[in-house]
Amino acid sequence: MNTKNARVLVVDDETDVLFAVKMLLKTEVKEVVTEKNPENLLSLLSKQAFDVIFLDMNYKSALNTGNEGFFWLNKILEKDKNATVVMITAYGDVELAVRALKEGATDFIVKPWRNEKLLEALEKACAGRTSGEHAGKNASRRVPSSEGFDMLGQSEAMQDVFYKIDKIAPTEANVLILGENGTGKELVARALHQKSFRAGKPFICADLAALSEGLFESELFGHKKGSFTDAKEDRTGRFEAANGGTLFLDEIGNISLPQQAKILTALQNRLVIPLGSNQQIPIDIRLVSATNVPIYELAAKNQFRKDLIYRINTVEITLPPLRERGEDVILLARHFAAHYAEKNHKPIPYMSDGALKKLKQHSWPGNIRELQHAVERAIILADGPELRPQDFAFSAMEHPVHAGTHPEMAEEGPLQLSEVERTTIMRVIERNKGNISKAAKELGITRTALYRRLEKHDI
Ligand SMILES: Nc1ncnc2c1ncn2[C@@H]1O[C@H](COP(=O)(O)OP(=O)(O)OP(=O)(O)O)[C@@H](O)[C@H]1O
Repeated sequence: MNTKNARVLVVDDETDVLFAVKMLLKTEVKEVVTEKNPENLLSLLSKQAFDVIFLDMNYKSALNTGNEGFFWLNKILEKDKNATVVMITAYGDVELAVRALKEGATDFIVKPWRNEKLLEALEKACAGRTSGEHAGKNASRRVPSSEGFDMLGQSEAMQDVFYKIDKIAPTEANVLILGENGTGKELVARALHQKSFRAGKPFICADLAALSEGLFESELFGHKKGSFTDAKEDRTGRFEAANGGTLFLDEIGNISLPQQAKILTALQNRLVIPLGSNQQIPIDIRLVSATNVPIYELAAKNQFRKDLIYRINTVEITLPPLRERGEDVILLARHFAAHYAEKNHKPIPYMSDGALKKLKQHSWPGNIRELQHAVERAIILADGPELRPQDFAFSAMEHPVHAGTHPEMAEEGPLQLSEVERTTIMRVIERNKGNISKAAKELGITRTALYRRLEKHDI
């Protein structure tokens, strides 16, 4: 189904999280309902049908076992075995999340998330509903986040990438994937796994940029019950969960020097020791890492350990930005146009010469992800069977911001003061991942003042 028509329910006991999701999804879906208390879930479901339910795995109150998510997942599926449930977890506990998938969840996302990841999960959940692959304990489950190695590219630069993937995948070499945001690094990591001898084993992804300092070790190496205040039960870390398979460390360039040291030790010793435990757990993983930061420049400034680079970059694959892929822009645009036309029950559109020219001239700072969204928007908004230049409006958020120029002002002329205030507030909240306290601090106002302004602007 089309995401725009989706009715979404989000259940989480953190008000800030609910607020952030509501703000993000407000313009993306037909309706978004948030609920703080899972006890109200069943009565909500009796009153209204939801296409996708985002369900938190851990609640501070309620049963307090750390497994409340399963309880509520089962309740939802008892009520509607076709419900589409995406689990959310603060720890991103892989073991629990995998169990949730087996028990009928459609997907899981890790808190804190990057907004585009949440939107991708939503889109995949909606796509699953279109194709009839609904949740249900006995249904044969597709795990959306592991699907879709559908990498296109005819440019010389991409032919080179495909050649490297084919050569490297069946080896045990650790691979470092370099490239700007949205160039397909995760897709390459999945392709390397799918074409490797480890394909039948787990592919585990850890978005290192999303991990706070406090969660880093427990997330990667696991912890024993009681090893810190919130450790209510033993947890398996991602290194161990990936045993036998591939571990994908995304955004590796964003971690601190002490964190780099911890990863290096695990890789050198080929074992991990969960927090609060003395037990050494041997690990057998193929490591694929990715970053969009100039990691060698960081190493030159002693901000990234050279010995870690040597460990992770047995082979490197550099993904070219979309603006350097020539006619691939058109190839990809046509591919996405066909995909989104089908998804939105529209005929596959024809692209006017003007539209093609506009697509080729744009610099695509958000790369393929930006193109994908631009085409989806164009398909939804276009009036007839043809996509015209005016159907492609490139989002101001995706334009690089040049010092001293406010993008809206440069492009749209004078603005109302209140509009500027509203946009600024939304951006700062988004930048702080919905954390109101941090956003208020960055804006230089109190939380109460920020809440007042949110109300004023109806955000
Ligand atoms: N060559 C390609 N052909 C088709 N789709 C692609 C291609 N490359 C990327 N995509 C799509 O573009 C989106 C972004 O890709 P992906 O998440 O792999 O990028 P990334 O470089 O890992 O991004 P980030 O740095 O933000 O994590 C995904 O929806 C992916 O399926």
